[in-house]
Amino acid sequence: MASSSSSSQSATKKPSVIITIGMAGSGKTTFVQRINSYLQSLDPPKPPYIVNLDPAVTNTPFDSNIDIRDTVNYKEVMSQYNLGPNGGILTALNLFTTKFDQVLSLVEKRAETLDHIILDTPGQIEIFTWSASGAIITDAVAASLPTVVAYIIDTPRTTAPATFMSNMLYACSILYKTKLPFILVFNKTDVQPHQFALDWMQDFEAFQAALASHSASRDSDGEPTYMNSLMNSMSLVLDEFYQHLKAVGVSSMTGDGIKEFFDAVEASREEYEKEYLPELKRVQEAREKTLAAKKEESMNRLMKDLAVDKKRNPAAFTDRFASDEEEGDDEDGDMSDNDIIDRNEELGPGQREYIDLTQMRRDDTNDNRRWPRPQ
Ligand SMILES: Nc1nc2c(ncn2[C@@H]2O[C@H](COP(=O)(O)OP(=O)(O)OP(=O)(O)O)[C@@H](O)[C@H]2O)c(=O)[nH]1
Repeated sequence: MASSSSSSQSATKKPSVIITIGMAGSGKTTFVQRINSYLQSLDPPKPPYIVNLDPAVTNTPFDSNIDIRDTVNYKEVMSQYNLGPNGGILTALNLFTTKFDQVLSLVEKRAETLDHIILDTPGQIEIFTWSASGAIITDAVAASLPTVVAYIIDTPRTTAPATFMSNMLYACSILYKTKLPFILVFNKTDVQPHQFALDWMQDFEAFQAALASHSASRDSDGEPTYMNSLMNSMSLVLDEFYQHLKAVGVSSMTGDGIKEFFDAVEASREEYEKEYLPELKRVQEAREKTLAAKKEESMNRLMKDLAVDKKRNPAAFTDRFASDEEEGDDEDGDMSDNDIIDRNEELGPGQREYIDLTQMRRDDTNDNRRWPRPQ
């Protein structure tokens, strides 16, 4: 009992990471600003650490601690790589991801003084959710800190059953991709209360009734349309998915529901520790075992090849070892420990290229960075 409470105490020291994801215009940026001001207004204030991952955003109503725009200029990427806006944003995110270890170490340095870290993702949702860099960033933060996905939904634009279903299917795909605790955030409740969505999620018959009352639900013969039947079946499938979700209604405009959102974050943190972390450890251990087995297999194959080589051409083989010994290598012919170097360790901490905005403001004139060009 005592050990479990002490372990949960040490776990609570770690800040929670909130990854905000949502369709363009759903209100992600306004939501981040709202949760930021809520945390700042607490007594004592608990300012979050904000990481902006949207290279194309022009203005953010909050000060980010780390901003992708300080590291990479997506317009420059567009012209250098001859890309359109979406390609430019995606490539900018890919380039930034190559330095994400530095972001993590900056975050980890501050971790003990923080309660929340917020990641604001690009406006085009698929750039984050369906890219390798989005997965790398998500996995990297989730491996070291309790992480939750906040999926922002534009409630007034989700009142039609078909739109609601599409949005839920998208949320479902992200949940199964990230496997992280997931909060559905029904935003803009000042315009449209989210009760209808909760009703549909709790009772699929209510959703099917809404679907049936929708004008385009029957064809000219009075039969349910193909889409209607499909959505009816999907609502049964999604019923299982809803069990794994928390849903809150908020208004990023008025601040309504923000406290409930943080209650859901707290509950998700427990879920992360109980369910996600053990699974993550299991996957990591399995991966390490596979790697070790592969390494051993390669080593065995190499030793076999060497043995065959020695048999075929003993003179060359002996000479090679003899000259190695003359040069003073290990008696058994092993490579010296210093043959392979870790370049990162060669860099002193002060030589790191990354700029932490908490210590330094953005400098637009700094264009010394050189990104690799395609061949
Ligand atoms: N009424 C109301 N409007 C909101 C709310 N949240 C956001 N908005 C408005 O919705 C619009 C889009 O908000 P943003 O925060 O820019 O949305 P976003 O998802 O970051 O947009 P992208 O950067 O394009 O992805 C803006 O006009 C906001 O003022 C809300 O809770 N209530």
